[in-house]
Amino acid sequence: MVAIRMRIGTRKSAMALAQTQEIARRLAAVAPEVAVEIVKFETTGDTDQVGKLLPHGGKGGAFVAEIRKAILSGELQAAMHSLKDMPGNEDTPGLVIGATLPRDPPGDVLVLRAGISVDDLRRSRGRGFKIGTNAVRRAAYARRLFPEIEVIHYRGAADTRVRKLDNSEMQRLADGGAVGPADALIMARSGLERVGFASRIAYEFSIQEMLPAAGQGIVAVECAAGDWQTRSILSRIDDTNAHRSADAEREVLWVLNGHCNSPIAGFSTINGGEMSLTASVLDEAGDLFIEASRTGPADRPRELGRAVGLELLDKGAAAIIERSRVK
Ligand SMILES: NCc1[nH]cc(CCC(=O)O)c1CC(=O)O
Repeated sequence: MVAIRMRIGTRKSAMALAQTQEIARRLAAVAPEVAVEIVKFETTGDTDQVGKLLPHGGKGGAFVAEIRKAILSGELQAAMHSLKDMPGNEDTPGLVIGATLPRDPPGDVLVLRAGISVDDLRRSRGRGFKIGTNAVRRAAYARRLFPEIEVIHYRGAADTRVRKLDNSEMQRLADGGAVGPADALIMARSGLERVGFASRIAYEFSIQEMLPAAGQGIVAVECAAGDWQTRSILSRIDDTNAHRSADAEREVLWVLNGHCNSPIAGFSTINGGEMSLTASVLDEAGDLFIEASRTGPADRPRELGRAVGLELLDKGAAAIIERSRVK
């Protein structure tokens, strides 16, 4: 058998590599003729551990742009992305999502430094505690749950963040200052588990308490739209339900013109032939909150996403999104 080479690009964090290895394992099981090579990229978003993500063109710009260029130039056949990090308000001409892996647990969890408990946070309503996150969505939900908590800017790969928490490290800021040390972090359960820190989950937020980001827990494989061979191979590892959820949740981002750090959450579930989708838009203070929820046929996810997105717009979402843009 003639081997087909497939070079898959990825960031080089522990989490990204674990996700790419999972893609390679799944390909090995169904496409033995494919020889996968994992190509590691150091992206701007990883080198700069201080600034907010916006100067790099946002989350999407920072983590995705350099790897995408390499697919378009033919240097790579595919790229691994956390779907949650892919910009939802713009297409990249010439690229498509060739596969989505089955969704991992989609929720967010609390990681605590030694010596404090979830009860401490609850009893105090967060007063006197610092919680680290860079996500407007997480900050907003955290303030709903712990109204007096101080939210601090926090950067780094999943494993780095836990290490910084344990070592009581300060988080440096772009203006030369520093914040911290953090008492708690909010992180994606799936990301934490992928880097081997499942034992550090102090509390798992329910989906109602903290609606996940659109696409959270889904690994996407991107490839060139015209590379039919790669698309055909990737289709063998595509998980239909995860792909439908991806389509529905990302349609909400599309309708709302959700930018890189939009305070938008979106999560769908599939039950037989039916899909339910809930999405919300929050302001960072946590006191403005718009939610919409609908059910529709699971094989028409974009229509459902569109309906939910338009309902959010009807309820005033645009003003909140624009306010979060100018920061
Ligand atoms: N922003 C970084 C990022 N991108 C994807 C995940 C893991 C969860 C996922 O795959 O959705 C994480 C870590 C986190 O949010 O804690």
